[in-house]
Amino acid sequence: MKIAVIGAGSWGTALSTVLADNNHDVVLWTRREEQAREINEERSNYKYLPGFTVPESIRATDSFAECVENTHVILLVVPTKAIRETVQRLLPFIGEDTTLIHASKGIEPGTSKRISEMIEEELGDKKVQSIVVLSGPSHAEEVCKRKPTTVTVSSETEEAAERVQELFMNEQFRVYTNHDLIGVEIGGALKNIIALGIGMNDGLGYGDNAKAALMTRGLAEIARLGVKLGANPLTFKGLSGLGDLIVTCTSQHSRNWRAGFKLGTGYELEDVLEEMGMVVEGVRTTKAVHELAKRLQVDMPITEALYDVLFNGKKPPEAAKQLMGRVRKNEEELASLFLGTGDSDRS
Ligand SMILES: NC(=O)C1=CN([C@@H]2O[C@H](COP(=O)(O)OP(=O)(O)OC[C@H]3O[C@@H](n4cnc5c(N)ncnc54)[C@H](OP(=O)(O)O)[C@@H]3O)[C@@H](O)[C@H]2O)C=CC1
Ligand SMILES: O=C(CO)COP(=O)(O)O
Repeated sequence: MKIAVIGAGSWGTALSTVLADNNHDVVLWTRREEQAREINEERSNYKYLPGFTVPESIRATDSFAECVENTHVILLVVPTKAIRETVQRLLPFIGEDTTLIHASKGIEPGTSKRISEMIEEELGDKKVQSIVVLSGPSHAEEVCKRKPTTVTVSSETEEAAERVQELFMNEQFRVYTNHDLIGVEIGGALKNIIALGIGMNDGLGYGDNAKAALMTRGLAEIARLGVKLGANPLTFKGLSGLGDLIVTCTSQHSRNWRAGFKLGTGYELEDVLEEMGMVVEGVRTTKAVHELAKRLQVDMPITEALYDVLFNGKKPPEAAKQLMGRVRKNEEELASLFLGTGDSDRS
C-alpha cells in the first residue's frame, strides 16, 4: 500500500523506516530539494539522523502532489507549528477514504488546541475517514536501529486505531490501541514541558531526588489538566503518559531534555534553540499550557515555573526555589486523580 509521509525530520524518517520494513510503498515528502536528492541518492538524512542508512525502498520527493496523490493513508510528522499550513496544502488531495495519521506532540499557543483539533479545524467541511494519533515513548534514533519500541495509537473509533496498528506493527515496533484521544495527545505534548524542567534540573546539578520529584509531580499536573479536559486519568499511567515521560526525561536523545540542560547551565533560550537546530516542542507547549491552565483554573506549578524561566526572565535556581517554597500540600489528591474518582484542581 502506498503511504505518504509528510516531514523528513528525525521522526518522519524513522516512521517511514518502520512502514518500509512492513513492505509498504513509502513516499517521504521534504520541503528541500537537496534533502530529497540526499535521501534518494546517498540514502542518508545527515542533518537529523547522522550515520543512518535510509532503506532503499523509501522514495523521497520535494513535490507535495507526488507524495500525497493516489494514496488513502497520509502520515503527518511536521512540528506542531506547521500542522495547519500542512493540512491546508493537503485539502485538494484528500477525501472520505483518507486516513490522516499524525505523530506530532504539541499544543498550540493562542488557541490551546490539541493537534487533532487543529487538523479538524483546518479540514472544515471536508470529511476524512479518520484522524489517528500515534504517540508513546519512541526516540527516532532507536527506532531507526530497530531497537524494541512500543507506542499507542488512538482515534475516535477503535476500528480506525486498529487499522493503523496493523500498518505499523512488527517485531521491533509494538503498537497498542487506546480509545482516549484526548489523554493520548495531552500526555504526549505535556511530557515535553517536564523534560525541559528535568534537563534544567540536571544542568543545575540538582540530582536524582529532584528528578524523581519532577517526574512524579509533573505527571500529577499533566493528569490534573487532562482530566479537566475530559481525558481518562488512567491513560496518563500508560505508554503515552508515564511511558513517554520516562523516556523523554531520561534519554540522551531527548531534544527537550537537552534544551533544558543548556538552560540550566546558564544559556539563553534563543541561543539554545539556534544551536539545537531541531524542534523543541516543549517551549511553545509551555506557553500554550500556561494559557490553558490559567483559563481553566488548573494549578500547574511546574509548568508555571518553566514558563517564568522561558518567557519572564526568571533564573532556573529561582524557579526551583519557588517550587520548593510552595505552601504545604497533601499527596492524597493522587489517589482521587488516578482512581478517577474526582477532577481535583489541587496541587
Ligand atoms: N524525534 C523523535 O524521536 C520524535 C519526535 N516526535 C514529534 O514529531 C514531530 C516532528 O519532530 P521531528 O521529526 O523530531 O523534528 P526534527 O527537528 O527532527 O525535524 C523537523 C522536520 O520538520 C520540517 N519542518 C519544519 N518546519 C516546517 C514547516 N513549516 N513546514 C513543513 N515542514 C517543516 C523540517 O524541515 P527542514 O529540515 O527543511 O527544516 C524537518 O523535516 C514533533 O512534534 C516531535 O515532537 C514524536 C516522537 C518522537
Ligand atoms: O517524543 C519523543 C520521544 O517519545 C521525543 O522527545 P524529544 O522531542 O524531547 O526528543
